[in-house]
Amino acid sequence: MSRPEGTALRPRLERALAAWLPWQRWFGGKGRPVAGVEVEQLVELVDQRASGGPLGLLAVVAVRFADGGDAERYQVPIGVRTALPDRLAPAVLAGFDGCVVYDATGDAELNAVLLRLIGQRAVRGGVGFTPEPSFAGASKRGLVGRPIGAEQSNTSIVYGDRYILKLYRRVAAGLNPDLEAHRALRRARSRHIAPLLGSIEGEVGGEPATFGMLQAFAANAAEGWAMAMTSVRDLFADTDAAPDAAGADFAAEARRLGGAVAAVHADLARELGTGTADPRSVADDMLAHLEPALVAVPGLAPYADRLRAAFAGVGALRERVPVQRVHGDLHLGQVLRTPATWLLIDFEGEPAAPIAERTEPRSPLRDVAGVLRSLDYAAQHQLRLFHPTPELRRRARRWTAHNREAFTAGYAEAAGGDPAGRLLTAFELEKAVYEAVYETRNRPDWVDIPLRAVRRLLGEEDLDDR
Ligand SMILES: Nc1ncnc2c1ncn2[C@@H]1O[C@H](COP(=O)(O)OP(=O)(O)O)[C@@H](O)[C@H]1O
Ligand SMILES: O=P(O)(O)O[C@H]1O[C@H](CO)[C@@H](O[C@H]2O[C@H](CO)[C@@H](O)[C@H](O)[C@H]2O)[C@H](O)[C@H]1O
Repeated sequence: MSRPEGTALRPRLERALAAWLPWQRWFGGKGRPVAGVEVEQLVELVDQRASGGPLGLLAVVAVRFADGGDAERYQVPIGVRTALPDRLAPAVLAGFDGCVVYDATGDAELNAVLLRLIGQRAVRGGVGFTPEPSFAGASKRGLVGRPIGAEQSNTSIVYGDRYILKLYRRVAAGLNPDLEAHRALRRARSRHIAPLLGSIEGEVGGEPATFGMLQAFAANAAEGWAMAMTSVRDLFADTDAAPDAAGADFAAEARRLGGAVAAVHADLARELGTGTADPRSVADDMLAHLEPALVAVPGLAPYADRLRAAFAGVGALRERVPVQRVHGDLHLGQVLRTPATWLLIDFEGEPAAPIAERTEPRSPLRDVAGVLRSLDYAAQHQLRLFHPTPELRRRARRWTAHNREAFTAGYAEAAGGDPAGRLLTAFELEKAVYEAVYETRNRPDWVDIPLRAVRRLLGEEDLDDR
């Protein structure tokens, strides 16, 4: 079999990637015309072709954009085979020289190699695979690695019901905030993260960078989003029930979740430090994010002046704002309820923000606002799935208020201070503006949910709610 790698592979791979990348869910440059793709690294991980298996490579590719803005780097595990099993057909990137080249994250054989390399503390072409002590001796025999969920910012591979390996798709110089936060929370012996078991680290642009993180898989866990959605659904279906009497009342869980978020904040503060920020700089930050959002989302235009005023109002607060490392993109899809406790996952921050910005100390109220927004999302999304009658709209509002109260009470109980007031409302507004941009780019038919929230948070009556 001929070798398609090296000088022959790169230009063809680059052309194929330029066409393929923009269609991937995790591609952050959506809407920006791609000017070119350069394969910066092509590391050989394994060559099993002698036994009829695949060649496994790890590519780091730089994407340049026609708008002249910053290039972005992505990680793409690559497989090369002479004959491709049918199940891998959707991952094909290119075919030449009698070989098929494909995105390897769906290839169980190559996924098994990644786990093995971590267990072996291997180094391949400058990429280091490092186990934590608790993983090094564990048996990995017979574990098949399958990617989960297409709708993610990265690609996570689950091995049996034991491990989950998250491959960061967008890679940048510096320690990934997710790995950094997990290391800090492990030092703090937090009960609210999945145990950290290993990492994959290399270099981009001559600086250290994180490619992957291995954790224990919480097999018997329910996602907060699914639990909340079920609770609202039950309340809508049982027209006689009050929010706390419906089949799946979520309030007790919302309260425990509040406690878990406060405990994680306390641990992050202890491990990574605290400070205070001038309220004017908090306001400037909100205003700086607002302007590009107004350009990206035409539906925000009617609220532009009131949003500017609400954010500027934060600058007038008398007290300095306590800041620390936070989760950064907390919502109900980022929390898992195990039989024992709530776990927080994905400390990477907002996928669209530059890495340096994501690790900046922020007010923990941003995370509180993230969960509050998510409670609203659960009720509003469930409304879209039912026929939204005035009665259901009333029920949606009651469900949200009831669970907001429970979550904030749980947070206050553990943190020793009630999260409320103008700053929290401003963070909710900031999050809703972020969501309006996110939905416009990724799920345009959802954009109404954050736009309605902006209206409500600005004190305007929702026309449908009368
Ligand atoms: N330790 C874990 N145990 C069980 N499921 C997990 C674990 N970590 C993540 N997941 C699942 O994988 C999904 C993707 O994880 P996440 O870290 O949010 O990745 P992404 O950055 O791609 O959004 C989550 O929505 C969750 O359902
Ligand atoms: O989980 P990610 O880090 O990829 O976060 C992004 O995608 C989320 C959607 O999957 C998005 O969350 C928004 O929708 C959720 C329901 O699907 C809702 O629970 C959240 O409150 C809402 O913000 C998130 O904003 C985005 O960064």
